[in-house]
Formats: sequence, C-alpha cells, structure tokens
Amino acid sequence: MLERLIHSLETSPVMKRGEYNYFINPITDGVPLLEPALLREIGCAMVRVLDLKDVDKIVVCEAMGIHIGVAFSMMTDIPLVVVRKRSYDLPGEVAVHQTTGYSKGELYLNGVGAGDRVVIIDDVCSTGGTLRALISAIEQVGAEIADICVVISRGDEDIGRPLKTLVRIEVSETQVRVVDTCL
Ligand SMILES: O=P(O)(O)OC[C@H]1O[C@H](OP(=O)(O)OP(=O)(O)O)[C@H](O)[C@@H]1O
Ligand SMILES: Nc1nc2[nH]cnc2c(=O)[nH]1
Repeated sequence: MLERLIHSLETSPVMKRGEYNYFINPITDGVPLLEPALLREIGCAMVRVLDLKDVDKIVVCEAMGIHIGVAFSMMTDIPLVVVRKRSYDLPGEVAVHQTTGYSKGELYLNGVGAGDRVVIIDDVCSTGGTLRALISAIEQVGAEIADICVVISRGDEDIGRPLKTLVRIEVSETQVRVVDTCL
C-alpha cells in the first residue's frame, strides 16, 4: 500500500549538503509538489501502524513534520502540538538542543504536560538527533510516549526507544533505494 511513497523516493534527486547526501522529496521537503494521494497514503499507513490507545496529543517538529501531523490529526481527531524552532517564553516551555547530519539548533516544546500520553511522528529519521531531542523534551515535562513513527528511516540510529518506520532507504551520492517497508 506504499506504492506512491516508494515511487516518489526512488525518483528523488540527491544533492550535497556539505558531506551529507541529502535527498529531495515531496514528503521531506514539500517540493516540487506534494500530491494529496501521497499524503493520504502516508496518513492511512500511520493510522495502521501506530498504537493510538488513550493518546491525547500528536507531537511533530517544525517544519517537515507539520503537513504529516495535520493530515494525521484530521484523520484521528487527536489534537496536534508543533515543536517550534523559536521560543515563545510561555510558562512551562521546554528547550532542547537539536543536531542533524547538516544542522544544529534549539527546539521549543509547549502544550504538553505531566500525564499527557502522546505519539511522536516525523518525516524522516537519519542521525536520530531530532527524535532524541523531542523524546528528551517530552520526558522533561513528565508526559508518556505511547509510540513513535517516521515515514522514512535512512540510518540505523538508536533513539533509546522503539521506532516504527514506514519505509527504510539507502541514499548514495546519486540515488535513493528503498530497502524495506512495514506494510
Ligand atoms: O534524524 P535527524 O538527523 O535529526 O534528521 C531528521 C530531521 O531532519 C529534518 O529536519 P530539519 O531540522 O532539517 O528541518 P526542517 O524540517 O525544518 O526542514 C527532518 O524534518 C527531521 O526532523
Ligand atoms: N529532505 C531530506 N530531509 C532530511 N532530513 C534528514 N536527512 C534528510 C535528507 O536527506 N533529505
């Protein structure tokens, strides 16, 4: 059931960001164009694989978690929290450091508190730096993480918790290869 995603990945261009082989895809970049059918395919797959029992909130990270989170929130009727890259200085805001294969920065979590039960979803896991930062922020506020799912994994990083992945890929200097799918 992931035919559209597999096709879009296997036709993705790859560019260099420093030494990092960065693939460009509608789900992970929003360019050149995100087809509604691809977004629906991913939303349906996530509904099938995620454990949503008693989940209060969906947590995603700015920017490329947002469209996936919006689709998923509208399909499940579970509210959405967006972890932002700028501070709002609201009471209870938690700041954590994010490192990826090509960038560093701060992430700011608002809207999740002790006793909440959340799922984390994101577009891609590569070094795992973003997911580790999100997990740390959620643990700091005392919320429970029910499940974590990314659309694409391109590494084999340990994030300290079970991670569900719709498709696993390998990225060379010139192309993306899908090596496994969850459905
Ligand atoms: O596993 P990692 O090495 O952490 O990489 C994964 C993260 O990289 C991208 O975010 P990025 O910070 O580039 O920002 P964007 O979503 O704003 O493009 C992507 O959306 C993931 O959140
Ligand atoms: N689009 C895109 N996002 C990423 N986030 C982490 N790695 C990548 C990548 O190679 N491509």
